[in-house]
Amino acid sequence: MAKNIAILGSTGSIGTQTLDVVRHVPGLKVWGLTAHENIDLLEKQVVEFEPVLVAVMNERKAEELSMRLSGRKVTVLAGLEGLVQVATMTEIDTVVTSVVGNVGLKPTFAAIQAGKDIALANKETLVSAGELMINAVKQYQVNMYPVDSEHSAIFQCLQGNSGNPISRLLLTASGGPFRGRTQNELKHVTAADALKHPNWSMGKKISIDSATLMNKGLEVIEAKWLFDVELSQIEVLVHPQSIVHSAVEYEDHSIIAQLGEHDMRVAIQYALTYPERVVNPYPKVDFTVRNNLTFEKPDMETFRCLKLAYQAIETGGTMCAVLNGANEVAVERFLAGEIGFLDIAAVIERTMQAHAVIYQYSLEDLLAADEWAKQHAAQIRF
Ligand SMILES: NC(=O)C1=CN([C@@H]2O[C@H](COP(=O)(O)OP(=O)(O)OC[C@H]3O[C@@H](n4cnc5c(N)ncnc54)[C@H](OP(=O)(O)O)[C@@H]3O)[C@@H](O)[C@H]2O)C=CC1
Ligand SMILES: CC(=O)[C@@H](O)[C@H](O)COP(=O)(O)O
Ligand SMILES: [Mn+2]
Repeated sequence: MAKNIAILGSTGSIGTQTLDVVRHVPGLKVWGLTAHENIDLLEKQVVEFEPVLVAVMNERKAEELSMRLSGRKVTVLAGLEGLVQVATMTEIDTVVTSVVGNVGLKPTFAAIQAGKDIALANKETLVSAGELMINAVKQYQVNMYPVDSEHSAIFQCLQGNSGNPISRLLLTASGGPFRGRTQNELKHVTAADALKHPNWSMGKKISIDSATLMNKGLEVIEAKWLFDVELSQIEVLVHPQSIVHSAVEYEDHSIIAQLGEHDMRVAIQYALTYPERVVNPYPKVDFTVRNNLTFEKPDMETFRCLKLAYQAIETGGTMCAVLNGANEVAVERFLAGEIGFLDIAAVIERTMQAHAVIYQYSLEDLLAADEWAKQHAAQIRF
């Protein structure tokens, strides 16, 4: 298997794990990398993987990296246009979208329009622009392979079953670090508490999303678009051990699940080597150790973000872009200590209530809705 890839967000949790997959899988070649501002790590990655093009969102940091790499055969670009150029390089087959947030929207669309396959980690883009993105995937005849562990699991459970209608998708959720707590107990939790995910080591934004259950809300929307199912066919199932990564129930009531340890490299690797399964040194499940797998219903009254996500996708139009934009700002404000944990849902709810939905929309309308939501969410006071 030979594949040429670019990684948007190579310095993050998914980006660095993707590079580890590249170290283990013969035939994967890195042509392009991007970062926001961590040029120390990006410089090391350039030395090890020798891409021909890199882009840094922060223009001053891009200039600095360009000077540091002046003796090497690599071009350093700056800003969002730089990310777009990396995502559309002639030489590449696949773009791994592992930036965080809606900033990935333009580069991902550009990559699809340039005929590149997408290994999608950056779920916020599919939440904001799912319908347009799936239409573009069809129009440009590219593939979108899920990286998110639950969606990779579902994708794996669908193999060999084309033509068999899905009865239900069982989307598992860890429940986050605050599973079982009451609203009263959540009033004064800190960012440090919320960042302690029970199972996964991830970037800050998704860790907070897991704590609020917004991550599961985003994943419900992501699943709807990726697998073309009705909302009523997606069941969120809290599974605190996160060993069953998700499952598909067919019409004969057989359930096929995908299981594994907490290691995103398996899902990343499958997105890059599909349909092949390639040998690797990652941890294996030992059922004599993982011998207590439990399941329960999510508490949507306490963790209101999941409910808001359902409301947004039921409303449709530009509302999912608003949900996502408001959430991005609310999470930043919580991490900065500006608002409390429970205020995250309140900021999103108030922003959604103030939004005039557009039902016939373009990509520009979605970008404008995202921008509006971010500004609105930033000025809400308690
Ligand atoms: N981590 C995980 O296990 C999982 C993550 N995901 C999804 O994958 C995506 C990435 O998550 P994760 O790796 O945890 O995030 P991280 O915060 O660890 O990494 C984010 C990456 O994006 C770059 N970045 C951040 N902001 C910008 C910006 N404004 N412009 C350009 N680049 C930017 C960062 O650069 P820099 O380092 O320079 O700041 C970094 O390379 C998210 O959408 C998340 O929901 C999905 C499933 C699991
Ligand atoms: C690893 C991964 O895919 C994350 O999205 C993870 O699932 C988050 O865990 P939660 O189930 O707590 O949201
Ligand atoms: Mn996930």
